[in-house]
Amino acid sequence: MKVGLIGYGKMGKAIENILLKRGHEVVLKISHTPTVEELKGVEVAIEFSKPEFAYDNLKVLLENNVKTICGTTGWLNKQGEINQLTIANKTAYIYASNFSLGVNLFFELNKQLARMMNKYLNDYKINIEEIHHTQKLDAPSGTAITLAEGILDNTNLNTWSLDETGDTIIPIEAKRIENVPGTHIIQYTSNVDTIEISHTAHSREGFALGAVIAAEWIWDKQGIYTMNDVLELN
Ligand SMILES: NC(=O)c1ccc[n+]([C@@H]2O[C@H](COP(=O)([O-])OP(=O)(O)OC[C@H]3O[C@@H](n4cnc5c(N)ncnc54)[C@H](O)[C@@H]3O)[C@@H](O)[C@H]2O)c1
Ligand SMILES: O=C(O)C1=N[C@H](C(=O)O)CCC1
Repeated sequence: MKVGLIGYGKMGKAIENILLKRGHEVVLKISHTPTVEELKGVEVAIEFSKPEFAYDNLKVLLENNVKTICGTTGWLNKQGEINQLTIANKTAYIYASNFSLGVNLFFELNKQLARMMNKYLNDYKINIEEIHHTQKLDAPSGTAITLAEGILDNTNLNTWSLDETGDTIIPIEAKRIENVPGTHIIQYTSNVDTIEISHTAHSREGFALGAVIAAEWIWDKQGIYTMNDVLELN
């Protein structure tokens, strides 16, 4: 597979290592919005940049029919437009707030627990905590937002918030601590006990491997997909 890396920072470099180990070719690695000329020969692009650049990068990629994997978080208000561009240009696109197998299993566990807890939310108060390294630009993490959405879809709770509290709000606490690759904790606390599930990444390798597996999977496809399609979860 001939891959273009759009965003060659911590994740771009971790993804390159895995691509090379799996026998793929990195034909482009850049930290700017690609030009049409640069995209010649790129079969699949993997975009991990910064929240403010993701939309422009994705627009150029999809308008030039480059199949695209996007892991950049913190820009999702424009996801609808990107989905439309994917369809209009008959290309292929996967976004995931977290590409690791472990977190995608954790997403399913979270939904299942939320379904069970829904009728006990008078007794148990929920909260989400996420911890990441100090260079992280967005808060809460994309993963924490996906976890909150999984809970909202399966309970009578109304919304999530970083600063507001209330009976129908899921509070999210975002902590920044040096060198933490990514930890997510969900707690249901009553007067007598706490039920807790958590996922702790030990490095960026799981995110990077998941992004490469998604690129290998999308290579011969057209349409908008998720990691549930790639990993055949539910
Ligand atoms: N989905 C996931 O599994 C997952 C995992 C880890 C990180 N992330 C997200 O991926 C993004 C990148 O994370 P990182 O740790 O590699 O960050 P990073 O800061 O190490 O790397 C970002 C890179 O983008 C480059 N860049 C700047 N302007 C650009 C532009 N216009 N176009 C392309 N690249 C540009 C920067 O120079 C930098 O090298 C963040 O949004 C982060 O939240 C997602
Ligand atoms: O390091 C980051 O930045 C991460 N971002 C993603 C998120 O926002 O959830 C995934 C975990 C690591």
